[in-house]
Amino acid sequence: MSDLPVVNIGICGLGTVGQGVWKHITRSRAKFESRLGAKLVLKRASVRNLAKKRSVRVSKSRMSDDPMAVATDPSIQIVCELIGGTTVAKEVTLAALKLGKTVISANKALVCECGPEIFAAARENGGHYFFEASVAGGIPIIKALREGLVANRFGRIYGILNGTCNYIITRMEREGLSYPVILKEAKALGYAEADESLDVEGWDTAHKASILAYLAHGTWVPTKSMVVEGITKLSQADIQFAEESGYAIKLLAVITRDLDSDELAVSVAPTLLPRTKVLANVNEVYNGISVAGDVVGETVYIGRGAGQDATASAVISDIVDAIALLLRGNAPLPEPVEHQCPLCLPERIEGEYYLRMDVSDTPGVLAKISSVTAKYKVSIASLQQRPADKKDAASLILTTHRSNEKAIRATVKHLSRLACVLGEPLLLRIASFDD
Ligand SMILES: NC(=O)C1=CN([C@@H]2O[C@H](COP(=O)(O)OP(=O)(O)OC[C@H]3O[C@@H](n4cnc5c(N)ncnc54)[C@H](OP(=O)(O)O)[C@@H]3O)[C@@H](O)[C@H]2O)C=CC1
Ligand SMILES: N[C@@H](CCO)C(=O)O
Repeated sequence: MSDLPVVNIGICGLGTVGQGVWKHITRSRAKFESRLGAKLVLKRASVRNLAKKRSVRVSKSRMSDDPMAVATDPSIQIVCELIGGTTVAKEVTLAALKLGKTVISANKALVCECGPEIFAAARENGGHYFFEASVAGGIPIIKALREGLVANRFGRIYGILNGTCNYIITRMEREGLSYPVILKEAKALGYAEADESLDVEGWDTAHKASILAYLAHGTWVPTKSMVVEGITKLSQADIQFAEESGYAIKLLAVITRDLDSDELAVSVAPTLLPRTKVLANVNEVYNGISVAGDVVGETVYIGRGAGQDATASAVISDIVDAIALLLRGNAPLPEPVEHQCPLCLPERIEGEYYLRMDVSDTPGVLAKISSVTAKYKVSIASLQQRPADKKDAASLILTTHRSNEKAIRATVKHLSRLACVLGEPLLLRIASFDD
């Protein structure tokens, strides 16, 4: 064994994910070494606070509070960027890539915002950039799109891509708790981002959707060209309606490409999904992705979307691929073919909608509301009135026939200005995915 080539790995960021990677490589080193024919050395790790207690044992001599020193250490061939964010993480990534190293990342915000620059730095300097853990935690969806499904064009990809939000919604459904209470737990379990608003406001899902859209279609879709909404306004009233009506509420990313016109649309929003769909039954921290290919048909992927071990599994799979490549001379890998699909403006995205609002419980209110929906040509499919928490008020739930974002947003804006509407109406999407 001592004659094996040595591959030195540096871990920048020894938090939730970094410690998972350290733990599992340490535990299963012999398996990886015999599979790869190389000796894996966890050479150095960096953190922000050297005094913080860690769940893995790392000797002092291997620890640093300078991620750049780890990333540029000449003895290290593979750098794992597990810091997060788009500042220090970007500097460290580019510095390592410019030295021809391979960088492995779980950082979806960075890939989404700086992907082209980072990929170019890898290409131009003979290294590689791997990011399997950046989308859907432990599910190997990037490999599936890049390799297993390469024969296909993708009309629709939709998925639950944020473990924190799915965990929160599931617990709201099962235990009737409110979202801030459950968010605390999700943080303690290591699911949430350092800035948790990225999770609950939908931005983390949008970053992941952008990466999937690029891998599937070769087009970078910036988050400003998407509809992005989070889960912070969901209440028990919405969950109850969904349950009674045969739906589950999921924060869904939907990536649609019209295979005739080529137009690409991406949205992220809490959505009523029929219980008959597999993804409606994907709960807790699990993620699920449905990929419809024109050759294969629909394929569905389910697995833990966040947390130390699931994410470490994806990072280690990249490390193993990177070592196998290194040992074979680090040849370049095929990249997605760049293709600029025209982007569908967010306001043109079509669908059916759910609107919930509290109104004063007085005569003529329904007429006022229906005059607004009529003005914007939004056709009501169903209407329910339920008791509201407030005195002399009722809670109205409307569902609509097919409309579009522009019309429904104008409707919501107008409704919220009516004196009889108490507070901002809540808007959800309704998906059938039967077409
Ligand atoms: N947690 C999860 O389930 C998943 C996370 N990811 C992604 O993985 C990455 C890491 O996430 P996670 O492990 O949860 O994050 P943590 O906050 O747990 O860990 C971040 C690590 O980076 C260090 N660090 C943070 N800022 C700096 C800085 N400015 N300079 C030097 N070191 C710094 C921290 O040091 P210290 O420990 O001293 O504070 C810590 O060791 C992120 O990109 C995240 O989006 C992806 C999939 C799942
Ligand atoms: N905060 C993210 C981590 C995994 O990317 C989530 O909850 O899905």
